Amino acid sequence: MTDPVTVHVPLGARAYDVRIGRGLLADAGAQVAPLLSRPRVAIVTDANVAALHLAPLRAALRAAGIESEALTLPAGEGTKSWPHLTACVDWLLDRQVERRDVVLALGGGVIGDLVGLAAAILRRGVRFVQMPTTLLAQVDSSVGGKTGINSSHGKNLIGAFHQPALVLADIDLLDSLSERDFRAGYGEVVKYGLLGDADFFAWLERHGPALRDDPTLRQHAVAHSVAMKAGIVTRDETEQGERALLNLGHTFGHALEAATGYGDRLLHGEGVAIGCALAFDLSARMGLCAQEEPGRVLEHLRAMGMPARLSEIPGDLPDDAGLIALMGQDKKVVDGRLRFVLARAIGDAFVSDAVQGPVLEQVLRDAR
Ligand SMILES: NC(=O)c1ccc[n+]([C@@H]2O[C@H](COP(=O)([O-])OP(=O)(O)OC[C@H]3O[C@@H](n4cnc5c(N)ncnc54)[C@H](O)[C@@H]3O)[C@@H](O)[C@H]2O)c1
Ligand SMILES: O=C(O)C(=O)C[C@@H](O)[C@H](O)[C@H](O)COP(=O)(O)O
Ligand SMILES: [Zn+2]
Repeated sequence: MTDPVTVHVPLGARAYDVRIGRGLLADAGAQVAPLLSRPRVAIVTDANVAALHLAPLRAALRAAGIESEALTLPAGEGTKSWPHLTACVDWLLDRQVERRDVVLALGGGVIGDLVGLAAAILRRGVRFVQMPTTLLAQVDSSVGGKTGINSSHGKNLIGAFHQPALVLADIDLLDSLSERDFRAGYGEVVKYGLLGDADFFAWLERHGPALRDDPTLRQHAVAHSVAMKAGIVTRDETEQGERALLNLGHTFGHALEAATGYGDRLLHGEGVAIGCALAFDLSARMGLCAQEEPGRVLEHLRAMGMPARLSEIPGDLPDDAGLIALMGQDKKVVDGRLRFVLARAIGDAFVSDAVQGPVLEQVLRDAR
């Protein structure tokens, strides 16, 4: 193990560390032991991750004298749903997981969001540790305490804020990630530059293509993203204001995920990338940012092999009215009015309720 970078999330009684580095899975026993009142943990993971990383994790825990049991759920966005939440909670109760025990979420954002919600409602709240195994989960979903499942009405509509007790992001685990899942996770990385850090965006323009193969660059990208998110979450834990900036691209992205059935047609991070491109297009058309900014965003997404237009989503999509209706379930809606994260420039985003129907329709039409 090399020395991990630690980002502290100072949330008073809910404070925790995010450790980012190589070899953390092999060190999981020592990392988790201080949290345990008895030497056992319940692990929840998905089938793909179980095949690759569950046995080494259990062996590492065993070597530190920690017993574990594991529940393996199907992989994919469809798992963030009532039947799997019920199965997860029932399994934890069946294993007599107690209030003082710790549940370990080993997987991507799907497992982290689902297990976090299960931990939030189990016996009215047990602690959980996030062991994120995707780029997306390491830079975003494992930090900040948003947990939840999807509904046919929309994305993440059933959930709770429940902060993890610890996050262990072993960047070596990303070696086994598919190209497509790595790229989807990159959608959330680039989001941080776009919403609040122009220098980081410029760094990504230079180094983005090398992140997959260079562990030093990868660690920097994860740690920088986590530090940005930790800062925002610390200032606004429950999204009363600033935290909504982390939703850049998501008003479009979540509607597209709902429209495509939460499946393989469109991954969350791909929806975010397309949504960021559309948010910059919308901002430029409203005269809020320079006309060059959307072009620069598009060029970088293209260089990274990311989708950026609606026409790149396979299959049919609802018409403009249908997509706008899906946006109506967005959690940022106030008094029935849509609110979007828009931008004055790359690195300078803000929330606006001033988007008019015709310009929104024009943006959607031109992206098809
Ligand atoms: N709570 C939050 O703040 C937050 C933030 C961003 C996204 N999310 C949510 O996260 C979800 C998307 O997360 P995701 O992109 O990680 O998807 P995911 O969890 O479905 O993982 C993507 C795929 O990679 C596989 N996988 C995971 N780790 C692997 C590894 N190390 N090697 C090989 N395969 C591996 C998984 O089995 C899955 O097939 C969405 O539901 C999204 O809404 C939540
Ligand atoms: O942590 C946040 O806050 C975010 O908005 C991060 C997003 O990347 C993430 O997809 C989140 O789950 C979206 O939040 P939602 O409240 O719109 O469901
Ligand atoms: Zn997201």
